[in-house]
Amino acid sequence: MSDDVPALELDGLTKTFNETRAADGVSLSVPRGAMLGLVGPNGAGKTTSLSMAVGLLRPDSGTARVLGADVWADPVSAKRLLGVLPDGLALPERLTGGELLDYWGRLRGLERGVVRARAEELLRVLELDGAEADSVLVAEYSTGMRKKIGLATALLHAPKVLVLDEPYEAVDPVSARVLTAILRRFTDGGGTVVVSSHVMALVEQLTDRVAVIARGRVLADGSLADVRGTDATLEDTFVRLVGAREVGKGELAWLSS
Ligand SMILES: Nc1ncnc2c1ncn2[C@@H]1O[C@H](COP(=O)(O)OP(=O)(O)OP(=O)(O)O)[C@@H](O)[C@H]1O
Repeated sequence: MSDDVPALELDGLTKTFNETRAADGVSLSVPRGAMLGLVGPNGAGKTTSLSMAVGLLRPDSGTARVLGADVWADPVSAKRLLGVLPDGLALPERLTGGELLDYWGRLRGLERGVVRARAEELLRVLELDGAEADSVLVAEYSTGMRKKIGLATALLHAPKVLVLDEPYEAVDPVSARVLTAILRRFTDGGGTVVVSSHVMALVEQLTDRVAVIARGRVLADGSLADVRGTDATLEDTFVRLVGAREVGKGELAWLSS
């Protein structure tokens, strides 16, 4: 494969739900080894775009390619290369974390010994291990623990491209550091990461590229420095591109009466 094939290439992805154009010609090219932050206000179309990018939601039009493999025309190749943490991941609830990874690894066609060794390591690094954890069902996990076990399922088959929808949401600061270390190691090894987040400071600290999306369209895309331009912070850029909403003096007056 030639070196200039992008890790992820979205071209004109469009999706309409009833009257709502959730994604309106979303195009993005993410080079190999990059860490891209996808940011945008609530309802901007981030989850819709990422779901189409990884083969979870069929676009009305447009294409998505992972290292050249078309996600919809050649899903087996594309999904082998992809590790995905979707929004609201539905997990088998009546399994422990270890059982879930075992099941997931077998579904991925990995050998039992490989699955066991990787699962043990992932559970330990993500602090989901221990005697008690061996008997705790995923149904009983906290929101942050669900994120972490979801991340473990995304990593288990050693993908080349990670697409993570809000991976830091509800994760405690210690686990967030672990997650950052994992993602950095992944890109240092040549892997590519796309993360969506609402936390601008985190995106600024973590990523080297950023894409801003609003009303289903990509408003800016490029290196962090280029997108930020002369703005002091990414938050300033975000507000400038997306528009600020002030709370007027007369609004919610009843709260302070
Ligand atoms: N399954 C669906 N049916 C109908 N409308 C939908 C559906 N999924 C998303 N939408 C609409 O599409 C738009 C984009 O939603 P999406 O979830 O992609 O935004 P988002 O940027 O991920 O938002 P958030 O930051 O709040 O998670 C919203 O207006 C949403 O209401």
